[in-house]
Amino acid sequence: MHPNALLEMSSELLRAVLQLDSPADSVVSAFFRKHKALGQRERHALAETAYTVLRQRPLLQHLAQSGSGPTERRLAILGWQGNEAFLRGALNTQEQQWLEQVRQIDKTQLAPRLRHNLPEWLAQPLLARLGEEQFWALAASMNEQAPLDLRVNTLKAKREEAQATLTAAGIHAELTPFSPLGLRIHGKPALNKLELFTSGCIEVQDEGSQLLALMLDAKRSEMVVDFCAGAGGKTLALGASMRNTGRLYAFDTSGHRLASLKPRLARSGLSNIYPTQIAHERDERIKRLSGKIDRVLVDAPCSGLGTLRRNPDLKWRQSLHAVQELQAKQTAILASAARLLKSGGRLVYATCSLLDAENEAIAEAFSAAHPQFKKLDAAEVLSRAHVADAERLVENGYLRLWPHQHQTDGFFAAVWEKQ
Ligand SMILES: C[S@@+](CC[C@H](N)C(=O)[O-])C[C@H]1O[C@@H](n2cnc3c(N)ncnc32)[C@H](O)[C@@H]1O
Repeated sequence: MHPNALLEMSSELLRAVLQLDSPADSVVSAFFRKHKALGQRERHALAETAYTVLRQRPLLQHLAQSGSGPTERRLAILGWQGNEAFLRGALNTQEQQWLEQVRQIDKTQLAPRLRHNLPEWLAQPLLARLGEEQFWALAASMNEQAPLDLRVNTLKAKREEAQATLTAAGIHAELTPFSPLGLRIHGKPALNKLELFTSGCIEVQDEGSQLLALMLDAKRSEMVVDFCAGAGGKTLALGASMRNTGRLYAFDTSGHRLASLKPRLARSGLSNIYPTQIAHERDERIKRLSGKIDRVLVDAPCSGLGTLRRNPDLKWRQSLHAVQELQAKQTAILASAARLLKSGGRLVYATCSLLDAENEAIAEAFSAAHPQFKKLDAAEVLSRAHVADAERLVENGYLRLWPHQHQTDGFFAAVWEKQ
């Protein structure tokens, strides 16, 4: 394709993504379905350029003011993630000069909001919590690409065997530092045609998500509920931890999300999982199971702000008001889910949010309102689950993962035992 035609396509994709009315990954997928002839490298350049502009939107919009021509074209030039020579081939003389001038600007002298690239309502609580140094490290880490983590399905393979099979296929994978089940790949090799993947020996799952599932410590022959199972990332990990015995209910209000669990379930070899769509957290089916369950995971609906490396659009699509609405939902779901537990049962509340409002605040309020639930120390729970360096992952007895410290998405988890 002619360089200018690709740059024009990049502007078109940016125009759609920057509407921010639906998730960027679905806008990008829909764009590629419409433009089937695009090659692998072209897709990569278009997607990464769109993601770079989303990550650095305030900075790039500020810098784009000085240029001429359509705004999206200027943003695509500034955020371009394809071949540099290719970009040069697309630019006219005036644009080339402008790009040179912009590249000369010392970005370290710009206003803070143009350097952290976060909305103020999000930057403020993070800065207050973390202090200057950690805050800037976090902001930088969230503009990086996340590595690709895999969880080895221990029903079918051992971690070192899976690593060796990947090496034989030319894919370098390291052992994840904390999860005993994880492998980490840098870059984005296609995995879905590998036999290792199609036979269910590996699943794509961030190391942080693996740790959340490990914290439930689901055992053989138990009755377990994954209350907000979604597409079942954690369900599959829990089913394997139960060695394909007992009963694992995968609840979710979204039938569409539960439907995506089906092919993953088929690959995994698990037959102890019961996907069940519920109307809401007080559904009759839940009432019938009250007091009968050994372990409950609440992977609550949340702002997703811990996943900004993968979903940078969320910082522009979320708001303080949305977070407040989520808090009410999280509180209600956690209270309902807790009713399922037998005495001696374990409850885990988790989110992929960075905000205290969706994490500690919800957990503390739950503890205060439910004295029969005793908080367990997350470091002890993690150590017992063979997680290395567990102390490094815990603040005030809660699991607290940060992209800049742990190279995982941002996660929170609280654990209780019902007395
Ligand atoms: C963070 S996602 C779950 C991700 C999933 N556990 C995984 O590992 O892939 C939260 C899920 O909660 C579901 N949800 C929202 N409201 C709910 C409710 N009242 N009861 C149960 N699930 C709910 C959403 O449909 C969404 O799938």
